[in-house]
Amino acid sequence: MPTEPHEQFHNQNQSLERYTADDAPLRSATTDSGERQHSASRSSIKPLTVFAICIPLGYALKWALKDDEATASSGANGFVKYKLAKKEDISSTSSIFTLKPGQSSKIRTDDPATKRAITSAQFKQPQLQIARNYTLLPPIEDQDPQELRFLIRKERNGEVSGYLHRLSVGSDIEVRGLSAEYILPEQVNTVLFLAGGTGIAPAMQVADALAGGSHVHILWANRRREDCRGGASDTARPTRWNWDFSGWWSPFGLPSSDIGKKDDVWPPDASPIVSQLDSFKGRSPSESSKRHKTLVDYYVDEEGTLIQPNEILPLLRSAEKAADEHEHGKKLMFVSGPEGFINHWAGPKQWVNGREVQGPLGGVLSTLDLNDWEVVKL
Ligand SMILES: Cc1cc2nc3c(=O)[nH]c(=O)nc-3n(C[C@H](O)[C@H](O)[C@H](O)COP(=O)(O)OP(=O)(O)OC[C@H]3O[C@@H](n4cnc5c(N)ncnc54)[C@H](O)[C@@H]3O)c2cc1C
Repeated sequence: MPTEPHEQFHNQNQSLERYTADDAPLRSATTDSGERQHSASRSSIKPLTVFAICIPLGYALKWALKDDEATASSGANGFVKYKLAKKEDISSTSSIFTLKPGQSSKIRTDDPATKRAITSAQFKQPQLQIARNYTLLPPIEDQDPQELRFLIRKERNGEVSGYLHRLSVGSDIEVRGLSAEYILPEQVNTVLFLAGGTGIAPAMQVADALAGGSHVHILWANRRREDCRGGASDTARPTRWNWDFSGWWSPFGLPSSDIGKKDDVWPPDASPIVSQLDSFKGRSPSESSKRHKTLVDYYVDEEGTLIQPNEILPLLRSAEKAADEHEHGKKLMFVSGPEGFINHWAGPKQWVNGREVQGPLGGVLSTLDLNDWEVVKL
């Protein structure tokens, strides 16, 4: 359930945390009146108690505050018109939205500053004058470089996601950005990414930036198989709970009795998200980093498979081994997804002076011996 008031913003400097009572990403959005420059809700980040992440995040903040430069071609309030070119249903609740610029000004995706950044754009709901962030999906092969793609879940009674899902192909959409949520350090040794639901979008950006050059292991948890159809795990088979699952608390924030029904059906073909994840695995590692691999494991609530706390330490140790022992660089663990998911694994983010910050490391990860791994909540 939401911990912050749900309301639209009409005055400046008002940051809201939003969430859902549903199975959707409980992720925060910073919104404004449409006049104020964007303030990236996840760009002002203080060091975790245990793991300092000041430097890359300092860059992220600095970069985010240069919003004008990053969106040099945007309109006066930063929003520019795009057209909904394609809407591809991934599941009963999520779709990939493909946007094309509707006028000469457009969002820059070729800015060198975004090369190693996890980026999102803000979408405006024009009747209510509210906006929400959505994470850019990395480009697929043959994608028109002017196009933007997003994986957007339709929240139950969600104002902006509901509005977007009601739009027909060809409709105008006002978009602003891009904003950096996090900038990857120059040297990354290995990454473990815990993603819940649409939290897979930042994981895909990380994999796109690092695949072939660093070891990347993604654990992707979904409530329903339809959201990750065709996805087969690369490492150990996830543990299956074999007792009555109803009433079990799910890290998505709701009792699992509320999740998908067993009779849900999904086509056997792989979802485009799964296909794109597979494509990262095909990236040939460089000569100097032959052992780097991209691995993805799938966990599905309705199948009774959950990421287990006791899996994490062995995974960290095997990720450390898989990466080149002689190579320097950071060991990064990302946690991205619904609020309940982030809280469960890494503890809640916090609000300080109207900005969302990392907050101390809590949750399951705070009980583990993480050595020199840095934890980043997205
Ligand atoms: C940096 C960032 C990146 C993000 N990337 C993505 C992404 O790639 N894909 C994606 O799908 N989402 C993403 N999100 C989440 C997204 O920004 C929106 O928050 C999400 O779509 C919900 O917005 P909404 O306007 O549809 O829902 P809202 O209208 O904000 O409602 C959210 C939920 O709260 C419930 N609710 C509303 N009012 C109340 C109330 N008074 N009491 C109780 N419940 C209430 C609604 O029923 C709904 O389920 C991201 C968020 C951030 C911060």
